[in-house]
Amino acid sequence: MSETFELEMPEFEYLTYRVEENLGIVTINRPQALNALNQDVLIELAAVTEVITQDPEVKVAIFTGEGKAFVAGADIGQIADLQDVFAAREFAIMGQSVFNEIAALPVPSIAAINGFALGGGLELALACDLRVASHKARLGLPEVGLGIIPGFGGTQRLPRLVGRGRAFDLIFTGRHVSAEEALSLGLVNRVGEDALQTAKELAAAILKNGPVALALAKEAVGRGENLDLQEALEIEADLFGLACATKDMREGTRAFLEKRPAHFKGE
Ligand SMILES: C/C=C/C(=O)SCCNC(=O)CCNC(=O)[C@H](O)C(C)(C)COP(=O)(O)OP(=O)(O)OC[C@H]1O[C@@H](n2cnc3c(N)ncnc32)[C@H](O)[C@@H]1OP(=O)(O)O
Repeated sequence: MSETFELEMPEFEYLTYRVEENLGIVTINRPQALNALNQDVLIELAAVTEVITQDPEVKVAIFTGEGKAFVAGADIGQIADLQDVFAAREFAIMGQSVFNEIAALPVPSIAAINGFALGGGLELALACDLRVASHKARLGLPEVGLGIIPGFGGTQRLPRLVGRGRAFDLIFTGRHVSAEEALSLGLVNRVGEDALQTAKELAAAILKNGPVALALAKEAVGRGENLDLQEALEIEADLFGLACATKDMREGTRAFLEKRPAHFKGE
């Protein structure tokens, strides 16, 4: 018996969400505050991540921002109101857990950085698998200028992505880097005229491939990255075994041998 799961679409105040040709596109929409992440935006980001996770139509997730910013950071007004060490710690843990959910999406995710991606905004982009930027984008972790430190994963994900030295440069100076410098640092994967269009082009290249293979490749990278090499290789071998048990594998290999494009069904 086949079961259909229907997830009710939550009402969003600070996000728009649409599904377009297998892309789940989330636009953070609080432009009057440069899309700063207050608690409500974070709650909505967690909810939309759940919607994407449950929707089999969505094969790639894209996160972007409305107006001139991607996200200009956590809401500094809310940070200023944090009363004590425990409340501040809870605030960081909440942001971290939302971004962990984004990082754990079963489909590839792309941050389409259309403008400022600062502080929590860059940390959101770092939780995505891939980052593309428009020429107007400015990226940075300026928290030390506010007397705080990055608290939504930046001190951990940035050095893992670009290396310790480059991460310390950005974290200690708090400077904003251009899209072109971000590309040379390995902080973004591509730069284009329009961030969302560039993300869609990258997604199109991803969507040609087997969806189960994409999910397994993401799982292999994610589960292996904090293990020693041998343990990680064992995970890779197990997941390779699983990939070879799929109909997509039969189709992909047969299509190659028959010199035709593959038609993957995600099975
Ligand atoms: C754990 C995570 C921690 C963090 O993320 S801490 C925050 C890190 N981020 C930052 O420090 C960036 C703060 N923002 C800025 O430095 C500037 O903005 C920009 C350079 C990004 C842009 O400057 P400009 O073009 O002059 O715009 P504008 O007038 O400053 O901003 C427009 C409205 O947006 C509000 N805003 C901008 N960023 C935030 C934010 N992160 N939290 C709360 N509000 C923000 C402003 O205050 C203002 O509002 P109004 O029009 O009412 O004066």
